[in-house]
Amino acid sequence: MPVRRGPTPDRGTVAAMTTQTVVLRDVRAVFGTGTRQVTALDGVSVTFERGRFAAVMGPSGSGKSTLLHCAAGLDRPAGGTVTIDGTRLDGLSEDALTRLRRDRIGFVFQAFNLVSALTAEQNVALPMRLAGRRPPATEVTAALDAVGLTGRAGHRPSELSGGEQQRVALARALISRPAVVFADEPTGALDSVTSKQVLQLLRALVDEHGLTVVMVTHDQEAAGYADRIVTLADGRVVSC
Ligand SMILES: Nc1ncnc2c1ncn2[C@@H]1O[C@H](COP(=O)(O)OP(=O)(O)OP(=O)(O)O)[C@@H](O)[C@H]1O
Repeated sequence: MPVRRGPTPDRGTVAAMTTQTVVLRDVRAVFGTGTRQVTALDGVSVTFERGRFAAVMGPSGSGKSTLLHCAAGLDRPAGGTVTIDGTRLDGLSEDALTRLRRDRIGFVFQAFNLVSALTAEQNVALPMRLAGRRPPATEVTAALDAVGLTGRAGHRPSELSGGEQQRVALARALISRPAVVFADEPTGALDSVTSKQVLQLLRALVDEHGLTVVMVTHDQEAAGYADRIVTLADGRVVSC
C-alpha cells in the first residue's frame, strides 16, 4: 500500500517531514485541580520517525495512554507542542483537528471496536463513509489484502476470530493511508499465538509499506517487534 503524501508543505517544513512524522516538544498534561491535580506528562519531548515502529512502555500510571492521546490529537496538552507531518496541532480548530485525525491518523485499540452488524469490508469503509466519502472497492480490498484477510470481506465480526477482528480494525486504520498508526495495547485482548500474528503483521506493514507505528504496550515481547522503545516513568521519558 503506498504511503500517501500530505498536502504540499511549505519549504520550512520539508526537511522535518522527510523523517519526522510525530514530534512532541516539552508536552505537559494535567488532570484535575488543586490537591487532586495529577501531572500525567511532565515535559515530554520525543520524535517518532517515518517508517519506524516505536513501542511506548512504562509502569501503570506513567503516562503512556496520555502520551498517545496527546500525540494523536485526542487530548490537548496543557503545555508544549505536538506536530504531525509538519502540522502543529495547537494552532488547529476543533474541526481542523477532527479532519487531521480522520485523514492522517489511524487508531487501533485493545477492544477492536468493530460494528457487529457490518461485514469486514463495511467496517473498513465506515470511517470514510462517515466522512461523506465512498472509498473505491479496490482500496477496501487492498486494505483487507494487506492484513491477510483476502476472501473474508463478507464476514461479520462474530464470524471472525479475535486476531482476525483486530486485523479488520487495522485495515480500517489503514484505509485513509495515515501518516501514523497509534496502537494502544493492540494485543491486550489476544492470546499469545494470535498476538504474535498481529505484531508480525504490524512489523511487515512498517517494513514493506513504510507505515509509521507508535504502540503502547505492557508486554516486553510485543515491544520486541519495535525498532525502538520509549520508556516513561512518572510522566517523563526515562529512555528512548
Ligand atoms: N481522566 C483522568 N482524570 C484524572 N487523572 C487521570 C485521567 N487520565 C489519566 N489520569 C492520571 O494520569 C496518570 C497517567 O495516566 P495514563 O493512563 O496515561 O497512564 P498509563 O501509563 O497509560 O497507565 P496504564 O498502564 O495503567 O494504562 C495517572 O496517574 C492517571 O491516574
